[in-house]
Amino acid sequence: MTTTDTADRATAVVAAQAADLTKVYGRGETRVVALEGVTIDFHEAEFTAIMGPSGSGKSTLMHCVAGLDTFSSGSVRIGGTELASLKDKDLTRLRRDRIGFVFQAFNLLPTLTALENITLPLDMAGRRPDRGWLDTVIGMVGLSERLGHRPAQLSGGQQQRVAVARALASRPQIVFADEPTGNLDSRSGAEILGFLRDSVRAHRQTVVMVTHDPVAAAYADRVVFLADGRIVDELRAPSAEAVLDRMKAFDAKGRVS
Ligand SMILES: Nc1ncnc2c1ncn2[C@@H]1O[C@H](COP(=O)(O)OP(=O)(O)OP(=O)(O)O)[C@@H](O)[C@H]1O
Repeated sequence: MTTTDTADRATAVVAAQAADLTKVYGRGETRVVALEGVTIDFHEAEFTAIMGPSGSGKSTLMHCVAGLDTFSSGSVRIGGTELASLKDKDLTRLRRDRIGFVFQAFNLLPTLTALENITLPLDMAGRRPDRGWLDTVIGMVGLSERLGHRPAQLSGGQQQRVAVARALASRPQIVFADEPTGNLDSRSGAEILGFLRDSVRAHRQTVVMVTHDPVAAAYADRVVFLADGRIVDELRAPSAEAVLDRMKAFDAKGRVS
């Protein structure tokens, strides 16, 4: 890490943050501490991958920070807004207006065309799309020729491109991607990861992605590792090999303890 890196991060705008975040499911015998005192900043124009073994709390962290799930204690902010202080209606509005989502299963509406799917969140918000930005996003994901197609008429990779365009269309403060390449072949997956990275590099989008795949994680600017509900490590400018090595080291530790 260089001094410039450190200085850049010190002045970077925080798009979202969790502080001392704890999430407990159930009670008594079924009590599970899914997150235990997680503190993390997601800086503007940074691409973060979250990794960790199954059950380590990746989805829970993402869902809590994205306002999709409640948390037990601590705080979560999107920009300057503390999520715990919001009523349900305001939380729904914040998610719709300030957060973009990309899911493993695409989650497109089958009866709508690609273009209608892309603009749906804006339509629901009663916002008129910024035509120039919409064209930029559609061009970026290479969908110009497919805008009138319905999801069933598109390949998996093309459907996920629609989902990426939908997530970016409102220029959200932050995009959360949950295993976005999990249902794709490696070539389509690489394209989707490339689009997410381009949105960060060229358009200062903030992206947080949960993944099991070291190759996918290597597209990110940093990888955060979770184990048993805690952040245990972080890697900057990761290579797939370095991520894999780190994961192997955790596995080895897990077997010993
Ligand atoms: N709704 C729930 N009720 C009870 N326990 C839950 C619930 N959701 C998750 N958990 C538990 O919380 C812990 C963290 O789960 P989480 O899904 O966040 O892990 P993960 O790292 O995303 O796992 P995976 O990689 O398998 O998706 C696990 O022990 C899980 O069993």
